[in-house]
Amino acid sequence: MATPLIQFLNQLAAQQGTYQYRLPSRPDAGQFIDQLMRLLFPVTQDCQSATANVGETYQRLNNQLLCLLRPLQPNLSTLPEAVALRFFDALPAIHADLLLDARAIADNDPAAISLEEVIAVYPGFYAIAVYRIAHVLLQIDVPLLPRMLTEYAHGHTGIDIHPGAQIGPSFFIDHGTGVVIGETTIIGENVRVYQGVTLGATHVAKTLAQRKRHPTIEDNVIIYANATILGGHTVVGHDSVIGGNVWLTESVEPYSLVYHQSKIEVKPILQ
Ligand SMILES: CC(=O)OC[C@H](N)C(=O)O
Repeated sequence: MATPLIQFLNQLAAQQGTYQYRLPSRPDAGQFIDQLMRLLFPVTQDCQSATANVGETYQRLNNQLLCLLRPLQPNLSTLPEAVALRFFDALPAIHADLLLDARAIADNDPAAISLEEVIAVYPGFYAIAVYRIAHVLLQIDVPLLPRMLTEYAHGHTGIDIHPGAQIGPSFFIDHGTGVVIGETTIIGENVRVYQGVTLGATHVAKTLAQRKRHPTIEDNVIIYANATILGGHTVVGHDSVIGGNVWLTESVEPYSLVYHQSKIEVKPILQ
């Protein structure tokens, strides 16, 4: 006779058919993204690398993507094969965008030694790369997988970029831990953000889904550490600088310098 535990586990197994979505596994999603990154940017080398030619690697990645898409098939508008074809067609454009991001980091961070270092090491670059890949999948109407990919990168970097955000070229996230970029954020060209920056919503309510809840950041803006910029109507005008720890829920004109005026006091400790 089945024990209560086995009965419970049987009930769980029976529920499988009642879920609206079937998802690929997180390890499969992670493996796909990391192998794709190695194909796009072959700057690192495994100690025990199995040498595969480019054609074989592409075939393997194509199969991996099809494997990720198959559980989602009832929720896809076309066949997984057609989705994969469209995704791989977009790869040269994704690569070109990512080179611009890497170049922006290498050119603007005095701590960066080379483009290769940025590509191999920088969490900001990795998070942007996964975001750009996920954003393309979202544009071809793939549900859920884009979010799985950006959350995989979030787990590795502490940088949370929603795949629905719109981010222009030459985007630079330095250090990155704690950065949050919400779903309806729009970011122009050549924007730089530091750790802890939140581009978020002023109100969080389910009724606001599909509405613009997150800010617009125009070209050439720099946002320093831990600044919080909230609201769908909030626009940071181009060429502005937002100082560390600023809390901003209103738009600012182009060329604004926004910072806290209050000074901290430093006194000697009486001994
Ligand atoms: C980044 C952020 O504001 O998140 C809050 C909520 N998840 C939303 O998307 O509105």
